[in-house]
Amino acid sequence: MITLAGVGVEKAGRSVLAGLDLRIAERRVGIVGRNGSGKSTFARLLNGLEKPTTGTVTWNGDPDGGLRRHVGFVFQNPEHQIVYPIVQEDLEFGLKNLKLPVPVMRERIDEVLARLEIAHLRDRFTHQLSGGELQLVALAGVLVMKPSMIVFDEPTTLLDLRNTNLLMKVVSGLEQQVVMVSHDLALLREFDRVLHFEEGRLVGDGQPGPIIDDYIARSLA
Ligand SMILES: Nc1ncnc2c1ncn2[C@@H]1O[C@H](COP(=O)(O)OP(=O)(O)OP(=O)(O)O)[C@@H](O)[C@H]1O
Repeated sequence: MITLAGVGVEKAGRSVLAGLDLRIAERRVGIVGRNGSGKSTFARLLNGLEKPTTGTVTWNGDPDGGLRRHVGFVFQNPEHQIVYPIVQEDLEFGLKNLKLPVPVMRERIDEVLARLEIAHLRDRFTHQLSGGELQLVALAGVLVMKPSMIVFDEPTTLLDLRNTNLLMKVVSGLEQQVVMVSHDLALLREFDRVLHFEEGRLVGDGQPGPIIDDYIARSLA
């Protein structure tokens, strides 16, 4: 479980996030807010990509190291996380660091490629893939690592309707905790909890129905 205590983030002398004290224990947590409200910064705090200026972000109380190991991150733009020229090599990259035996590595990769229905992409050059295919490969790279939590920052931006549906089916079947920044409010209504950010502050936190209705009302005001 992730705990944020007294967390604030400043950038270029400006407060981007402030006054965050919360625990994330639910299985499906959505994040909403206007452009620039601090959603991505919050998401990045959860796996240590972003460091708080004040306060702490901890995984089960572990002050260092825990976040990177336990929390996977799926970027809005998959080009930010794909490193190797061939899909299979890219999927092996993180697993090699775990020093897993080769058959275990292969088995994990096969299982994830099948689950995402992208086994046919295994030997393709990553630079030749479409935006949607690349997004699914990026997700595969996170899933093979079997993190305890997966943070998604607007994962469907590049996907067509079919792949959006596929991604959502995959997400709903994940055994892991999921935190997702999304503008797809219908999707987030199915979640267990929604956080609403406005100008770097948490202005709503609770059941999706009332939080999303309030977000819509404020956006239209
Ligand atoms: N390196 C930086 N230096 C200065 N300001 C920054 C920096 N990175 C982000 N910001 C500012 O912090 C604020 C929050 O940014 P963030 O990307 O977290 O918002 P967001 O809610 O995810 O926005 P969007 O929906 O547009 O992706 C924005 O005003 C942004 O301009």
